[in-house]
Amino acid sequence: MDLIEEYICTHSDAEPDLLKELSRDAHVHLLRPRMIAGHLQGRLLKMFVRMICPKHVLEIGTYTGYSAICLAEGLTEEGHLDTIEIDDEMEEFIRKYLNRSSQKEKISLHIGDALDIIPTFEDDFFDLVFIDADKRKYEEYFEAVFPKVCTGGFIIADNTLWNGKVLTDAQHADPQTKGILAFNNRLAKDDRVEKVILPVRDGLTLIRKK
Ligand SMILES: C[S@@+](CC[C@H](N)C(=O)[O-])C[C@H]1O[C@@H](n2cnc3c(N)ncnc32)[C@H](O)[C@@H]1O
Repeated sequence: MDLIEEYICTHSDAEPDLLKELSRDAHVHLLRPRMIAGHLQGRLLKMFVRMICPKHVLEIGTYTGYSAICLAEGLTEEGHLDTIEIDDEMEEFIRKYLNRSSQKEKISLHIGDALDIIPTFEDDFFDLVFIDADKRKYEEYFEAVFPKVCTGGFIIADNTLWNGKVLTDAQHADPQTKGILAFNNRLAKDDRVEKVILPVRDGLTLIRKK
């Protein structure tokens, strides 16, 4: 962690103990623990939920459940989060922490491909969607989820600066960078939505459906 991030974290809400434990467990036992949202982004996701007051939130890409717990922390008693993870080998890890979380009643975990599961939700259902799955498929997730988001609802897309690789010439980019570039370029021209990229961590795009 660099010094400014350390300063931000020590002057923001603390990371809850369960999430610290989850993160340590992931760093010891999982292959890609860097995918976890972490302290700063986790607190930010909770704050976005507090600000938007959504009833129905969808997360695409659960991984360990870290960000799901953060999103659910911001919900009111009526609020609910559906989170989708394609990797069934993560289910045991996710449930271990969801079951210990005070948020567990507010979270439904779906194991499967988000592109199969999203069409099963009603149109105009979600007030907030967090996209954080396969970078090659961001355009597909966005188009699949768009009719499921109510007018005035929000979509937050993670990793949209992709470690600075968005500045790479598209011809020489790897498939994940190409996916992010295509998503960012398409979104920039999409007048169905308002959008702004925040340079937080790996880039977070905030999108509002007009
Ligand atoms: C970056 S991680 C998610 C991190 C998590 N949101 C957090 O911040 O703690 C991306 C996850 O998306 C999952 N994933 C990839 N493609 C998917 C798909 N089509 N549907 C659902 N999940 C998918 C991966 O298996 C991986 O666990």
